Amino acid sequence: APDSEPWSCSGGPETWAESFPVANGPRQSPIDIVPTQAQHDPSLKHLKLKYDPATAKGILNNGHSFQVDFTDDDNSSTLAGGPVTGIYRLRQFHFHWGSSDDKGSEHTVAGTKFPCELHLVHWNTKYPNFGEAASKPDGLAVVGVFLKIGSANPRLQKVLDALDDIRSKGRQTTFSNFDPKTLLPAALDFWTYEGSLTTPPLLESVTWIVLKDQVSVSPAQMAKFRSLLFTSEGEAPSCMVDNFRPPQPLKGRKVRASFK
Ligand SMILES: CN(C)c1nnc([C@H](N)S(N)(=O)=O)s1
Ligand SMILES: [Zn+2]
Repeated sequence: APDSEPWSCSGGPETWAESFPVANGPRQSPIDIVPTQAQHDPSLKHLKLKYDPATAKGILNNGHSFQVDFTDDDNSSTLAGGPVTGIYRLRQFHFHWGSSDDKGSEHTVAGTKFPCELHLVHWNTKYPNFGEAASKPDGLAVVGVFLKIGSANPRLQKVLDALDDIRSKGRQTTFSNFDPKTLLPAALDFWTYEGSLTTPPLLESVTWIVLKDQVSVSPAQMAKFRSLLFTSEGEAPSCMVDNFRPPQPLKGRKVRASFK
């Protein structure tokens, strides 16, 4: 993304190291996933996702993406199994996308960029709350799903229809009775590695679980994502696009695959 992109007051990804030195740390995300270099790990368990639609709370334009927030005061919506130990609670999901269909995802697969990437953010219930968990090396688990251009995805429509009400930064509205499992592909095969948040504060507390299979999004649906604004009402409007961090150095990390 061009540095001029007003991702936030601190500018684009190239400027983040000034305020967040961890930007150059040993386990930064995203990364380029090279399938031929990922090691199949038969000890990896199946991903266990249990989401209660009643935990969906609201949808917010946070100025660098939009997020759907969930109530996380009990274990109604959780992730377990896969590469993690214990139970992680769903906190929110959000997306990253490009100004054109040839870019937008944060993770790439052997250099291939996808037009959009979904992130479902969970926190480890061995810690008292999200904020505490976010500062621990095993505190967070984020499931990443690639979207590829194809037929319109009906599962996305409820989310996209809500965007009209949150066009500008800071806008939010209620968003209830939604099961994020409907956004996932049929097969939950995944790659996993130890990484970080991809936006400041870039905390190195994320176990990444990136699904191999993609879900579809149509060009018209992508246009809906791109109709959001980085800017608040009353400011000169700037389209919310290219809100992805590029791949970061692997620095010796191993990427494991749950599948052969
Ligand atoms: C505080 N939370 C939930 C998050 N902070 N940064 C997030 C990034 N958008 S990502 N891509 O999930 O690391 S998510
Ligand atoms: Zn994200």
